[in-house]
Amino acid sequence: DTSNGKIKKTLNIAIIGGGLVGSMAALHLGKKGHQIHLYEYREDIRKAQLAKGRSINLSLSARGRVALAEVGLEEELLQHGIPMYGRMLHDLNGNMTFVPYDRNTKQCIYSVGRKKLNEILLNTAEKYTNIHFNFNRKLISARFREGQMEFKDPITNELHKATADLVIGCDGAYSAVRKNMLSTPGFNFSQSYIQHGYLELCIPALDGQFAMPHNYLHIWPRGEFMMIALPNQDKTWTVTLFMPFKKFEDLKSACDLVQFFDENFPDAIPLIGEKRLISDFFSLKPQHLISIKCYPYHISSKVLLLGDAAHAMVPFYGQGMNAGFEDCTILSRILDNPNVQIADVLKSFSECRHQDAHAICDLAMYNYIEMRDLVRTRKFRIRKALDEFLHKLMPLKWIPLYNSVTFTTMPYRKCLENRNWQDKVLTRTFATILTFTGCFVIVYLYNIFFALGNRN
Ligand SMILES: Cc1cc2nc3c(=O)[nH]c(=O)nc-3n(C[C@H](O)[C@H](O)[C@H](O)COP(=O)(O)OP(=O)(O)OC[C@H]3O[C@@H](n4cnc5c(N)ncnc54)[C@H](O)[C@@H]3O)c2cc1C
Ligand SMILES: COc1ccc2c(c1)CN(c1nc(C(=O)N(C)c3cc(Cl)c(F)cc3C(=O)O)c(Cl)s1)C2
Repeated sequence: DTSNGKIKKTLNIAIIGGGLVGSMAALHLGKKGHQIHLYEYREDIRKAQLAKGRSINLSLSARGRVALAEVGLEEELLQHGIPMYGRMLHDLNGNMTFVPYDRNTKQCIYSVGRKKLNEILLNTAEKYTNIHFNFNRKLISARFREGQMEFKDPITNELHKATADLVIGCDGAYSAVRKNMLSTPGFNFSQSYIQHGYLELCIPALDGQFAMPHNYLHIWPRGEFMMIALPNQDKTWTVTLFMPFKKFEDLKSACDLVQFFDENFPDAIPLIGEKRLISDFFSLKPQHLISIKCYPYHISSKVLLLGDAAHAMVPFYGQGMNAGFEDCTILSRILDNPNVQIADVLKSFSECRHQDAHAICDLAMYNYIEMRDLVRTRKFRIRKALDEFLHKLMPLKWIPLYNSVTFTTMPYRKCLENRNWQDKVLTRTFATILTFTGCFVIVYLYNIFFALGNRN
């Protein structure tokens, strides 16, 4: 039993939330032989129609792939994913500029469908006799110290009770498990909504083919707002428009909308289709984007938060799901230590993971602020060229930030430290060059005037 904190052979673990991270956690823990009871608020998404208004596809990169490989699903997912070798930037005249993720290694990230990914994770988990699904179960209250939970069936309104040795909250940014932890002394929490909202549009297939070159992440960077498009398996594109809510409100009529697109995204109108643009835009409300930090992620040996429930971030790095999947990898590795007490497992997870999670939340927020300059201005291009040159010169010493976050499993906090070190080196080098140039110019001018004086 866990009374003395020793892990008994198998734990009775309740996972709250059957989204991407909950189903990934069920696989990582189920694989170790624990009894897993997964409780999901919604119905079985494998039977449901696609939920409109959610980010329908996502970018899968290195960290997410490691978690998938751990449960033997990496290859299957890459089959269902579409490789993207870089950004395709759209300017105001409809010209496209390709900016590769990595000129040398042709590295790529994958566009994967959220529903497909969730289905594959659930189907795989279902094969484990020690993993049990409970759909239509919304956690409404809990006494975690006693391991007691109460659920409501949103369809029948019936109440259901359950107990567990350990409760793992994978119930997303608005987590009920985290809400319940707020009253625990020492539990720190902060959240911030950003001014931008997002809304999904769709670029249909054109004669059964992709309407744009499809091995790229398409971006329309327009300073204060932007659009991004990821390809889907069915040759359509999911386009996400990010804009301040104020701007969404200003677009009141179809005419306002078409004029706005004509001014800012002229090439997107024929791709989306004017009729579909108008109907999609006005049929959905722009969604909010929230950034959440908390610490610790656990309470003694009874509760742990993973994924967005622990560290929701704004999507401007495409890392939310990848970070949540990496949570599962890290928890699994800590659990592999023999004779480790569950209370110590949760404690060390919180200690090492919160710094990484806070770092990627800050990096994503930084990208949101820099977004107007992101991948567009000369500053970004110069820095990118410099990064590539120095990375080629010292491949192990100089790893550019974007590459380390997306294409390595370097701890996020190390990626951030690296970046700060690089900024310092570049600032100092630039200052030194400026000083030398300045001295040179002064001496040069002095000589000219001196020579001139002599001649007269
Ligand atoms: C616009 C946008 C674009 C994004 N793009 C990317 C990207 O390109 N790459 C990337 O890696 N990430 C991306 N993300 C982030 C990614 O979507 C999230 O990080 C990821 O979905 C988090 O998974 P999760 O399982 O922790 O939470 P969720 O996906 O939110 O799942 C939570 C689950 O818990 C259930 N639940 C909630 N409350 C309860 C309750 N009380 N009881 C029982 N069940 C409950 C919900 O029904 C849901 O199924 C993006 C996010 C947005 C908004
Ligand atoms: C489904 O909705 C969404 C919404 C936002 C994103 C994604 C999917 C996937 N995203 C990725 N971002 C990076 C990245 O590192 N940066 C710095 C970028 C950041 C922005 Cl905002 C951008 F537009 C391009 C890049 C880029 O470099 O391509 C990746 Cl690499 S993937 C953002």
